[in-house]
Amino acid sequence: MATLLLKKVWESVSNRSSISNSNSQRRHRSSHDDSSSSSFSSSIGAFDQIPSDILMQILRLLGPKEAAKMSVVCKLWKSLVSDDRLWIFFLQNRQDQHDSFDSIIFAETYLRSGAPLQALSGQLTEFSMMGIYGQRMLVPGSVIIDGGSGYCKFGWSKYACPSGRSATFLEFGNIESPMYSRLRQFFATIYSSRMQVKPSSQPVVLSIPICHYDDTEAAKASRRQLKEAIYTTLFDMNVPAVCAINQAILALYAARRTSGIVVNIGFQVTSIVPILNGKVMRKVGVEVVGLGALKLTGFLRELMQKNNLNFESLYTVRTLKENLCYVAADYEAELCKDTKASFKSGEGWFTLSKERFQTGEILFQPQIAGVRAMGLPQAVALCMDHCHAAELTGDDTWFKTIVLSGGTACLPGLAGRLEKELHELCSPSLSSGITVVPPPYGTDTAWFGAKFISNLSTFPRNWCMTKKQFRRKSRANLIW
Ligand SMILES: Nc1ncnc2c1ncn2[C@@H]1O[C@H](COP(=O)(O)OP(=O)(O)OP(=O)(O)O)[C@@H](O)[C@H]1O
Repeated sequence: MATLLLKKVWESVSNRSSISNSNSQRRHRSSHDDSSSSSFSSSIGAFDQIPSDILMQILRLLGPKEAAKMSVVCKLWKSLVSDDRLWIFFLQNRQDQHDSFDSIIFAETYLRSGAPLQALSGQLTEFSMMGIYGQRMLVPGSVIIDGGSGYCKFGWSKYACPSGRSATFLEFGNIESPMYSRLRQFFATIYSSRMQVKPSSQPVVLSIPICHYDDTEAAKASRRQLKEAIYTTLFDMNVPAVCAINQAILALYAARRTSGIVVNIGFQVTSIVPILNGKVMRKVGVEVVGLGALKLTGFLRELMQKNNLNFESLYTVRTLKENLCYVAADYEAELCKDTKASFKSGEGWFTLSKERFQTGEILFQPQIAGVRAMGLPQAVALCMDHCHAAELTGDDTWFKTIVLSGGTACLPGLAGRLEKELHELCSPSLSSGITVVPPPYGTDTAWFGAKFISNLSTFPRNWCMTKKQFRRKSRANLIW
């Protein structure tokens, strides 16, 4: 049936092409033919009888390449082909890109302009979906590297997920050597050993760590130095274009937001980062809690030793943490329940009970693990207070979405418990509308934020810096 329809369409197209050819020849011969030319362009011959939704279905079956060709046949086909719904369908069904339609629409609506994000219109209506589809097809593949302080995730922008992960310290080499040579070794290893690609072949999108938290001149200088070192290293390796963005901003984009508070539970510390329109609000203040993934693993190890659960490797403890641990909705109530569960690691079967939720509880009650630090809800509430006091916008909605990121944030129950405690802690005016979003792409959340950017129709133009631009740019522009 489909073949028959396509055959008919093709005949109609050939007919129309020859008619419009002879028509245009006639027009060349005589300039008095306007009426006949307009009647040709608004008719599609035998297909005039077919309802437009069926014609649209035919175009869907033809696929994007052939459908685009149809637009040159006549005005009617052109208007059918330029219908946004057709290209939304093609965008939704692109096999090679793996980006969800919602993420494509978010990115094309809010991130097209590049950083700094332009005042948000929130509208895509001024762009044609056909144009966006065409531009996205032309975007070159890029390498994405999220060099976390514990684990590095790397891969291709056109792939569904990172192609690999490795322990960052292994790639960096001697900690004593200068920053430039450590970065050089890091990138060289990722390019040549891990991904086996030439640095000069494609742009790179890089997540840069949330570090040097303050808004002081010294912190700004350190951030500038790090960013300069990253760009210098990559351009020395002949990478054609570089886009380096803060890890927390990327996590926020992955959650399809441009404003909010990102809570990144990192390898060693947890950072609470307020972001407005894609920019870290350092003036408002980044809160840092001295608790991270390492501490949780260490605490579970202590609990297991105390409870005579014998293991050989710390890797086993980490595996148990990732597979059995969770955050209790109500800690005291959980202590009274039977919470036994078992998991088979490389060393055999292990059964944990209270350890399962006591491990994650240290994020809420750090003193359990002997850590003198604020609990996570208190630190987030403090950040919200600072955002409120700063009066950066007419209302408080921009910081009421809290996006979790980092592997530890994948602990089941964490988002719900944090949201519950924030509602209890904040004043009624602040607490209404607070939403805590679990890491949208688990451990790889920042990597996916980078993927959204690298598949944008305006990439690399609006997001990357070339070597030439880097040389010309003043140092002040490198602060992020
Ligand atoms: N489902 C899970 N539950 C609990 N912990 C997890 C889970 N998945 C991963 N992790 C932990 O997350 C940690 C790694 O997190 P992540 O990859 O975010 O670190 P990172 O990016 O190196 O940190 P940083 O943000 O400091 O750069 C590991 O300790 C791992 O055990």
